[in-house]
Amino acid sequence: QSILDGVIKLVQDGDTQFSMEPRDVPDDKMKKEYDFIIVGAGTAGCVLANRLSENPAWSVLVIEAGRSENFLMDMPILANYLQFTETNWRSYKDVLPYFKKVENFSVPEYQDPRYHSNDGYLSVSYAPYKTKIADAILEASQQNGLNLVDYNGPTQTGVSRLQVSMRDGVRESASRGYLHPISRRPNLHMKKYSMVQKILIDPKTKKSLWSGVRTSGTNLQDLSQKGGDCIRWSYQLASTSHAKRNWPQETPDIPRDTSAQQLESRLITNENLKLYLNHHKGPMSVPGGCEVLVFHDFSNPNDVDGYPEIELLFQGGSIVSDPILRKDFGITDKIYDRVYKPIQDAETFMVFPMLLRPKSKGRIMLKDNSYKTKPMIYPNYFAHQQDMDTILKGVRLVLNITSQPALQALGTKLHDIPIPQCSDKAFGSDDYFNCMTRYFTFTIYHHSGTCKMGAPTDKTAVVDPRLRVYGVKNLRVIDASIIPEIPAAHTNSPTFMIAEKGADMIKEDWGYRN
Ligand SMILES: Cc1cc2nc3c(=O)[nH]c(=O)nc-3n(C[C@H](O)[C@H](O)[C@H](O)COP(=O)(O)OP(=O)(O)OC[C@H]3O[C@@H](n4cnc5c(N)ncnc54)[C@H](O)[C@@H]3O)c2cc1C
Repeated sequence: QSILDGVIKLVQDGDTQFSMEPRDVPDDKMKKEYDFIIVGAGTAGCVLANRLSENPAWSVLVIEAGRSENFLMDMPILANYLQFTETNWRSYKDVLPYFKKVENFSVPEYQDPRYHSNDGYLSVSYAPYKTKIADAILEASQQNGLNLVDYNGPTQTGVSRLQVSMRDGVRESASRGYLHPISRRPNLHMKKYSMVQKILIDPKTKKSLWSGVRTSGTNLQDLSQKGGDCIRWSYQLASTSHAKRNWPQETPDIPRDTSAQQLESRLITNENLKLYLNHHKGPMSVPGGCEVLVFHDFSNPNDVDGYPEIELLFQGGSIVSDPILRKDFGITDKIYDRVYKPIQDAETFMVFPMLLRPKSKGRIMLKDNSYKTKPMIYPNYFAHQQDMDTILKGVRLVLNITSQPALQALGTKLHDIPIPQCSDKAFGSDDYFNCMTRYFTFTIYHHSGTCKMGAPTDKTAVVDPRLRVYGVKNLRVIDASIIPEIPAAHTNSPTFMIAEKGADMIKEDWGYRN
């Protein structure tokens, strides 16, 4: 099959997906009042829309600033590209049941019902492809003393392939997982391309139900809530880290190059595109090219139940394999030509050491009270020396892993042209890596903690443990912003959990029993 066949199939798939998405409610069908208004159909909003509309007696409106998903978002390899589109913008036993409630887990070797379930809306699986370099990295990590683990199971520290939210080689977003199956529920209304400008609060009663939500859509002015909770999304910020997951061998009927030196560092090729478009398989089903991760606790390296400080994210291919990655990392042509061009014909892979429990905290501030003004974001990376020390240990761990026989057998060597800003330091020294860290750091968007959950005595807390905004009635924040301390993990999965638990809290508080 040709690329053209694949493109036609992709468009057809996209059309099918589009038809499964909840339609916008026509203006004349809009109600004057809703029991629940959900602002934002992101990860948390989709879960809440599904769970609250389970009660047919409740009316639910979702207002989303963005547009519909499109078929290009299905392709796992393009995950990094979405940020350049408009799209981007220890309470363990209580939360474990909600993590399980989210997932339909199909990683064959870790089917442990204590930690995983198959009943949830969100498919979690391996990507249907892995490169040879992934095998070598897994082996080298174990040669370096790390255990192979299910990092979403009993033990987080160790090495693993990535577990990803994906079904049959197609990305599964919150909307795909939670909204498509219930898109015809009559009590669930959706409005896209509508931006909530303000939540109006009665100054006397402090209730958000007095006037409700005002949006940029002309027909939504002064929409009111009857007596339900209003759930608000808010901007989030805190620190860095990222997550992705695991994969099995490709299905045997798909042809692939078996040459030992072919490391498939060029993921986006015509052949791979054909394979993905026609079969949803091959290297382009690898999410963002990320294949293997390591979670490591430097303080207790031998503790199987360690609390990791660093994550290493191994990516097949590198800055030279894909022109978008240069843009991703803000690398200028001048630096590219000097540092990376010399290896553009080599087989390469890349590793990100990621700080999981940063001591440095950023802040976000509003410039004014217009919803149109972008907020001021101060990341404040590496304000705390300990964060820099941890990254340096992470770099050393990468070098130890790459010096193991499994990777040495492939001739692995560190690319040793220094970046110009740090060329006065001895290449490979602590000074060099510290310097490079300051110049070559980026976020992977795990912002959280701006509407922190906390006790009434905590002056920095915005919501109480039932996610109600302090000082305001009928207003909850249920999303990644309520996370009080960034977890030693990626944030999407905890956000699903928060939304599932938040939905149950609302149901309990409003006397609904399923
Ligand atoms: C590029 C990128 C890659 C990422 N990759 C990963 C990953 O691989 N793994 C992982 O675990 N996490 C990842 N994350 C983080 C993860 O996406 C977030 O933690 C998660 O989406 C947070 O969910 P949320 O519901 O709090 O917010 P969001 O999912 O951001 O949802 C907020 C929604 O509200 C809408 N909205 C905002 N303001 C308004 C308004 N005024 N009116 C109406 N609608 C509004 C937005 O359009 C959006 O749809 C990534 C994030 C980014 C940006």
